[in-house]
This record gives sequence, structure tokens and C-alpha cells, in this order.
Amino acid sequence: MAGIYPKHFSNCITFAVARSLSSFSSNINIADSNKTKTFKQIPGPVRLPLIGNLYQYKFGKYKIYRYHEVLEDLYKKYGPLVRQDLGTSTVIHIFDPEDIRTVYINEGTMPHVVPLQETAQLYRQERDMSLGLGNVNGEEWYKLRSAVRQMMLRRKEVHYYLPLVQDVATDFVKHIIRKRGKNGEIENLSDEVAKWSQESAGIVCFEMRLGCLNGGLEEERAQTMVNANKVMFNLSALLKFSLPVYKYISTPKWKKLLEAEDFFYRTATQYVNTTINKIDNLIQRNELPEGRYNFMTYLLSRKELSRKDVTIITFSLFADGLSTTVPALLYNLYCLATNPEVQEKAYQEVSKHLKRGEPITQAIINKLSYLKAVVKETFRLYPIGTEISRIIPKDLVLSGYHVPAKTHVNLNPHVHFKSEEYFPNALKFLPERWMRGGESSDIHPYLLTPFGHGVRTCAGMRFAEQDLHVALCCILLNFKLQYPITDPLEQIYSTLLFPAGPKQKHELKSPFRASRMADRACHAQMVEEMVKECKILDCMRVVL
Ligand code: HEM
Repeated sequence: MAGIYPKHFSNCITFAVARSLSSFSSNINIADSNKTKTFKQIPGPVRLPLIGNLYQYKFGKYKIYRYHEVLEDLYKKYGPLVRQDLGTSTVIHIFDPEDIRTVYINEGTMPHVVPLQETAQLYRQERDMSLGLGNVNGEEWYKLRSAVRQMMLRRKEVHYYLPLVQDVATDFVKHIIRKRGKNGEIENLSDEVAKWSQESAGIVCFEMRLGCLNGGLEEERAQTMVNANKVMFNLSALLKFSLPVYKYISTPKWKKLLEAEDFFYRTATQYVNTTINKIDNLIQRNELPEGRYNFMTYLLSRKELSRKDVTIITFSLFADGLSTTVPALLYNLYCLATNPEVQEKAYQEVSKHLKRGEPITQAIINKLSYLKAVVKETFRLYPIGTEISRIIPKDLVLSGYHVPAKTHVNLNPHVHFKSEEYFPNALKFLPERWMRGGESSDIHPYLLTPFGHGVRTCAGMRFAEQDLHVALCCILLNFKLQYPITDPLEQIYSTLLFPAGPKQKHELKSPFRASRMADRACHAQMVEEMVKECKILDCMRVVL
């Protein structure tokens, strides 16, 4: 039988000037507009009045949890540019990397996006919260983004947390050793990785160990957060593909979503408030040591940010990894486990530069070019999400069609990730293709951009990469990874793409354990019910 086995381990186990979007122009990016086809000619499935294409998800062959495959189907049937109407809102799906380039080049200095989770935007509006970076546009976005740029996107600031992140990764290794079954199997690696992510984010945001890996009540609370997060992502996806009645009437799904969001925010906000109080006390006593609470003190010092802004930015840094870095690490572990030669090569590289127990420095990470290629290749075979959205600021010609300013477009390069046309030996896991001298110079630069591109790229990219690199180093140095199931790992759409384990495992058996404290038990029950009802998929039940 397989599992995580101890290995070599005797103890076991650019911003330019701000510009308003009112300067939408109507220039077309190709001079010869005579040959350009009209917006109405953009192909797509038959649309019905009011519901548009939603009937295909409700009664047709399309399944929401297979949305990534729906996009592949649309591309194959209709070509590089496809129109889809979800209710009364129109989206143009873009598949050609050249069109993707055109959109990015013309996105302007303050690109407009449609939020990944419109439900989160609505929830925050209803609760009078700051909306957060990914949910705002224009001047408000510019203000928030400028405020976080230094702390989140400068390498030096992010590397400051490297030793703390390594401490958490080391504890995660010990946690895995405790959780392993007799045969080395981890029953639900997905949830364990999610606890690691919370602990790691907690140390960055609050410079505090939250105890998510300690086996006690804190770990139970972390599990409840993980479950609530699953409910939020799942319901958000379901509501995205329904008529937006929930925006006007409190539907049962919307109510459930509110409960999960309330629980999630309440818990995270407690951490934020506790840290702010600690900082206030230290400042009052003139005892705040230099460099302590770096992230929060920086945000609090920015005059343009309200307390609500500081809370939501910190919340994002704390929580966003659950739905992004967590699946990313799981996909990496899966790819390493199912490609033993790659795993051995990655292990050799890491162990050449780093001994178990030694501090990981940025200089060491810089030398791990093969490991980074593994991460990149994993993003190719297992992307984290489907689309990147934009509201285009000016008229464009895309694949020969005129697309007017203010149109909502979705960039979907992932439909090509397993295509021979773009990647030789497309189904093979070949990190070598991203190494110097590999084929990467022939790969279209706008094809694989897992963190997006341009001024609106992922704000958490540096933290996510650092977390991934450190965790992979620690895991590779301590374990040999195996995946005992012959069926390939599936991906399930639930706003983003989550690992779902082998097909027969898709029906939920709740991973939930009742917690001991009464209020937690109450939340626990609530979340468990939601999880069941929404048929949340139990990610990666038997792995590694
Ligand atoms: C593997 C992990 C991750 C991936 C693949 C990822 C990917 C992305 C992508 C594709 C976007 C949209 C970019 C665009 O519109 O051009 C985005 C936006 C964003 N991400 Fe991430 N992300 C990851 C982790 C994180 C983490 C850990 C955080 C929090 C620290 C985070 C915070 C954000 C924020 C705040 C935005 C909105 C940025 C803005 O609108 O200015 N992400 N991410």
C-alpha cells in the first residue's frame, strides 16, 4: 500500500498615472474595419429570452461542476470567440492567446474586472464592509492596490516572512507524520493542507501561531473554517449559474451562503481585531519593537486606508490561500507522486542545496530551477481557475469580430493546456519544457499565466509562491510521495478548480468532525448540513 513514507528520515516518518474609465475610447485595434464581423455575428449556443444559456446548465448536458469542460466544448464547437448569456448578462469567451494578448495590451492603467465571486461582493455590501481589492474597480481599486503593493508584491518584504513560513512547514511535516495511517496513507490530505495554509497565513498576517496543526480545539476551528470556505465557493458557483433572484430576495441558498460567510468573517475578524488591539497597546506603551507586526502596522499607517480596508486586506491575505495555494500544493504533490522520476530529480535538486533542518533562504530558493519548473508544469496540467475577467475599456477586434467597449470578456487559455497544438507531449508531465534550453521559448507568452498578467495580476502571488516553494522543499526532504489510485485525479469547478479524487469518490461522505464546544458544534452542524446539501465534493479523500 502506498502513503507518505519517511525518506532519508530515520525518525519516521506598474502603475502609470491613474486614469478614469470615463476615458473609454472607441478606437478599433485594426485599421481595416470593413472586413470586421459584427458583435452580433459572434457565434455561441442558442439563447432564450431572459434566461439566455442558463437552460443548458439546468436541463441540458452542461454541469456546473464541469464548467472547465463546458468551456472546452464551446471552443471546439464555436471557435476562438464565443458568446454566452448567463441570464441577461453577456460574456464573450476568448480562447486565442493572440486575442488574450490584445485584451491585456489594451486594458489600460486601471483594468476593470467582474469579481470572481459576485456573491462575496454583495455580502460585503450588505454587511457594510470594505469590498476588497478583487471586488472593486477604478479609483477605489487603485487606492487599495497602491496600498498593498509594497507589502505584498515586493520580494524583500515577502522574504521577511521566510523563516516563519518555514517553521510552519516544518510543523506541517510533523502533523502529517501524526496523521498518517498505518500504511502511510493520509485520509484527507486536502483538509490537512488547508490547515497548513491557515497556519502559514496566520503567522504572516498576525505574527501569531493559530494552532491549526496542534490537534486541539484550534485545529477543529480551522476545520470548520475550511468547511465554511467550501460552502462559500460551492454556493457562489451555483448562484453564478442561476437567475440572480438572490440579489433581490433572500433565497434559501443565499441564506446558507450568508451563514457560512458570517461564520468565516467573524472568526477571521476576531484575529484581525486581536492583533490591532495588541499593536495599539504596544504603541501606547511605546513598546512596539521595530519590525513587529510588519504587515498590519504598515497597513494601519496608510492614511488613505480605513479600518475596514485594513481588515478586508488582511482577511484576503489570511483566507485567499485556502482556495488557491491549497489546491496548488495538492496538485503539485499529486504530479510528483505520479511521476517518480520527476520526484527523484526534484528531491536531488533540493537536497543538493538544503539539508533537513537548515534554514531556507531566498538564495537557496533562487537555485531551485527544477522545482520551479515542476510548479509551472503543474499549473499547466492542473490550473487553479478557469477564467480571468475584464470589462474592456475600448473597442477591440478579436478573432476578426468587433467587440465594443464595456463588454465583459473572459480569458480562457486553459482550454489549450492539454493540446498538442500548443504543447508537444501535452499529456505528459514534463517540467523540463520550462527549463532553459527546453521548448518554453516556443510557447505563447500569454498562454500559461497562472497569476494573470499586467497591473491587475494576483496580489498574493509572491506569498503563494513562497508558501509553495517552502512547503515542497520540506515535504520532498522528508517523504516519498505515492498515489495509490490508478484513476487520474479529477478537477471539479466550484468557482475555482478543486481536486476531487477519483470519479467514484465524488459523492460526499462528510469529512466533518463534530467539535467539542457547544457554539462550535452549532457551527459545525450548520456547515455540515450545508456541505451535504450542496454536495460539496470531498477533495482528495485517499491520497499520497
Ligand atoms: C497558487 C495560488 C494563486 C493563484 C494561482 C492566484 C491567481 C490569481 C489570478 C489569476 C488572479 C486574477 C488576476 C487578473 O485579474 O489579472 C488573482 C487575483 C488576486 N489574488 Fe490570487 N492567486 C493565488 C493566491 C493568492 C493568495 C494567497 C492571495 C492572498 C494573499 C491572493 C490574492 C489575490 C488578490 C487580492 C487578487 C485581486 C488583485 C486585484 O484585483 O488587484 N491570491 N489571483
